[in-house]
Order: sequence, then structure tokens, then C-alpha cells
Amino acid sequence: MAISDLEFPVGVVARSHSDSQHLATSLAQAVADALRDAIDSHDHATLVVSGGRSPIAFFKALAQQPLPWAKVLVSLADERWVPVSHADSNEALVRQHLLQGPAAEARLLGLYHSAGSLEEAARLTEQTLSDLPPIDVLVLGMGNDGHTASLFPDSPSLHEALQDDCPRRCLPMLAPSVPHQRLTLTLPLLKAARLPLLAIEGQGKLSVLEQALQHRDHKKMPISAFLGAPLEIYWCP
Ligand SMILES: O=C1O[C@H](COP(=O)(O)O)[C@@H](O)[C@H](O)[C@H]1O
Repeated sequence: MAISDLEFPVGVVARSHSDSQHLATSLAQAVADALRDAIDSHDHATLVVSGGRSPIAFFKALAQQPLPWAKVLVSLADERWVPVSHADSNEALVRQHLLQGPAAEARLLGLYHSAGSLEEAARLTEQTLSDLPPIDVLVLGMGNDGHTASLFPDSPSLHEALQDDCPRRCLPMLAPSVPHQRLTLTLPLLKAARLPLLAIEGQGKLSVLEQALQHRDHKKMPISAFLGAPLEIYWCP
């Protein structure tokens, strides 16, 4: 199956690439162009990225882009509730692979807070996120269970996080399938991004996307809440 075999709602653009490296380079170019446009328009740019393992090549390619990095604010769509020194920290991933060379001048708004409970940490992150300007570019990923950001199927706060009028910017989330409690940005904040992008690789994730398009069950496959215009999907086999 190829991504061109899927039927998307009007306004969703699917871009196919031959391999991971081409996808990473093309995505980095598109993100850099949009960040430059944002800086031209309002003198700064806000980029929100995802974690996991897939974005490393993209982060490295984006770090090579000539940009006035000091005008770029980088934040995360989600975080594992682990300190930045932990190997599974999304913030650590961004620091290690994106904020390098000239890109180290970008400001990073991390989501992690040490606290007595996950709920308390989420409230602290909520306060931190009051400093987040409107998102210019959002790069989402997707797990094999149909989660995106840390909007996990069957998590207790999922219903609240997926409400169009959810008053919270950040909610605690439990990831039943994978270790670590999570912090996630909520649907209205993510959906307000000026340029939302979704990057996925492989036949497995394409099948997940196909199911999400068919069933449109946001609780079972939270990615389906994002499968409408505007959205650009970057895929490679
Ligand atoms: O746990 C996470 O998983 C998804 C997908 O990660 P990947 O390694 O399969 O690409 C990611 O989008 C999310 O930010 C991350 O915390």
C-alpha cells in the first residue's frame, strides 16, 4: 500500500518520500520555510515538535537550516514524565539532536516539572505554557496504537483532552501500552497551529492511519481527531 491509496478529507495533503532521509530533508525544508515566513510576519516563530524515535533525522536536518534561530521558540507536543537526564526524555532528544550548532540559539520551552504527582506536574506545565505564543508549526508523530502527542487510547483524561473547548493546555496522561506517565498538550492548543504536519514511516503506521480514517473513533485512535484540513502528512515506506 502507498499513501496515495488512501482517501483523505479535502484540504489534507499527503506527501510521499522514497525513504527516511528524503522525508527528513523535505520536512526540514518545509518547516524552515514556514518558520522564516512566521519571522517575516511577526518577528518570531513557534515550533512544537514530537518525541519518540522517528524524528531524529528530521531534527538533524532542521538544525542545518540557515535560520535566525534566536527568534525561534521550540516546545514539545508531549513529554514522558521523566527528568531531562533520563534516556526517554523528549526534551533531551530535542536538546541532543535539534538544538545543536547555530540552532542552539533557539529557546526551548520544556514540559517536564518535578512534582509530588503527575497531576501537579501537569498544572505546573500549564503555567509554563501560558508563555507559549500561538503555534506556527506543529510536527506530530503517531504511535502504532493510533496515539499522537501523548493522547493515548483508553487514558483516563483522554476525553477531556480531546474536547474542542478543553480549557486546559496540558493534561496528565497514562500510556497503557508503554512505560512512563505522560504530559500532553490538549487538542484545541494543538489544532490551532498555523501549519500542522504529521510525519510517519512504514507500512504498519500507514495501516494505522487507514484504520483511523475509516473508523474516525477519536477515543480508540486519537490521531483521527487531527485528520482534517489543514494537515500535511509526510510518509515514506
Ligand atoms: O511516545 C511517543 O510516540 C509517538 C510516536 O513515536 P515514534 O517513535 O513511533 O515515532 C510520538 O509522536 C510522541 O511524541 C512520543 O512521545
